[in-house]
Amino acid sequence: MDNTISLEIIEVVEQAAIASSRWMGLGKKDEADEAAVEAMRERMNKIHMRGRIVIGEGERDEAPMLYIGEEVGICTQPNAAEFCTLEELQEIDIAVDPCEGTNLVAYGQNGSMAVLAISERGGLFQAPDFYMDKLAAPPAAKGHVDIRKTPTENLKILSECLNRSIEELVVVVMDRPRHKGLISEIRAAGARVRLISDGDVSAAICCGFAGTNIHALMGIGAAPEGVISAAAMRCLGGHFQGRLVYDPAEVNTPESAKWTREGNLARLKEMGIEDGDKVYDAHELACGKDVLFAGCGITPGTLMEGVRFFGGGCRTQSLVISTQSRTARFVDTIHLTGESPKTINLR
Ligand SMILES: O=C(COP(=O)(O)O)[C@@H](O)[C@H](O)[C@H](O)[C@H](O)COP(=O)(O)O
Ligand SMILES: [Mn+2]
Ligand SMILES: [Mn+2]
Repeated sequence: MDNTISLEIIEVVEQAAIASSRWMGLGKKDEADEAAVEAMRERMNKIHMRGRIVIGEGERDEAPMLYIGEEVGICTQPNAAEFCTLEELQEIDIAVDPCEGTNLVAYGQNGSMAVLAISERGGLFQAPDFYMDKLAAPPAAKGHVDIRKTPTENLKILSECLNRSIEELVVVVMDRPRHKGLISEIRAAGARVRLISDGDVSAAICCGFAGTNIHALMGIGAAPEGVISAAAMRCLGGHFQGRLVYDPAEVNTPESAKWTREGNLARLKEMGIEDGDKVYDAHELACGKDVLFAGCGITPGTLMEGVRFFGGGCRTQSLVISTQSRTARFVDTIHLTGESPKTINLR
């Protein structure tokens, strides 16, 4: 995978974030999502690459979403060999969530981002549209905490690995009825809980950086977001584990009511997953030799600022992390969109 692609990929998430942020606070989540999707597609299709969406926003008939199997990039054209280099002709897999936290954007709340992960072909787990039980933790706890252990056990291990008391730990959990027991157990163990309404990708990645005051993510979110989080945590050397949730009773949401346990197990079998209880780590969910994660804040978050408009342009903050460059690069960009802005404010 060409290292220089990361520069263009930053623009992909920047454009998605800018487009989506225009809908910030307007109460229209579908519009916020669609704007991000269209901007992401448009910018990706200008890159000299041969990409294929492996985690997207749905199936082909659900246009205008970036659908699973959609080919993106200039080098997907039939005569690409005439104008693309051998390197650019290598197939790459792309997992996208153009608007991660659509509700957050619609209601003007913190923590939404435009995100994607890329790797060489086959380098990203093609997660089904399932729920996933997740455990993310800082690099110091990698391989010590384990999703198969109880939250209480993991908090003890975390406190030892991070050399702080359990009371000094903050665990992010999605605020959902399914997490009632989990939240009680974390609190009973002495740790503090930060409840979020949406956006568990951001919470997972925050565990990869000291100074965010987030020490673990626990609980059930969506599987596609799990793969994107795993890609980032693989690059950062943090801990990430995920287990697909096939039993609707575990989540008990209107969405899961459409499924049955047996039907889900059959779906997994069709995909070649025999063991529905398998625990995947970051290296399995993002197994490629080269893995890259990029995200751009739509609304302000712990890791990144949101999009800030000024007369004649806007300013974005992005994060790009890759196994190849061994960098976590925060990119601060001023986009000049108008004719001649009167002020370009650095503060
Ligand atoms: O909050 C989320 C929503 O993502 P999006 O639809 O792209 O705006 C994700 O971070 C969650 O991982 C996940 O999608 C969620 O937990 C599943 O939804 P729910 O049934 O409400 O928990
Ligand atoms: Mn999402
Ligand atoms: Mn989304």
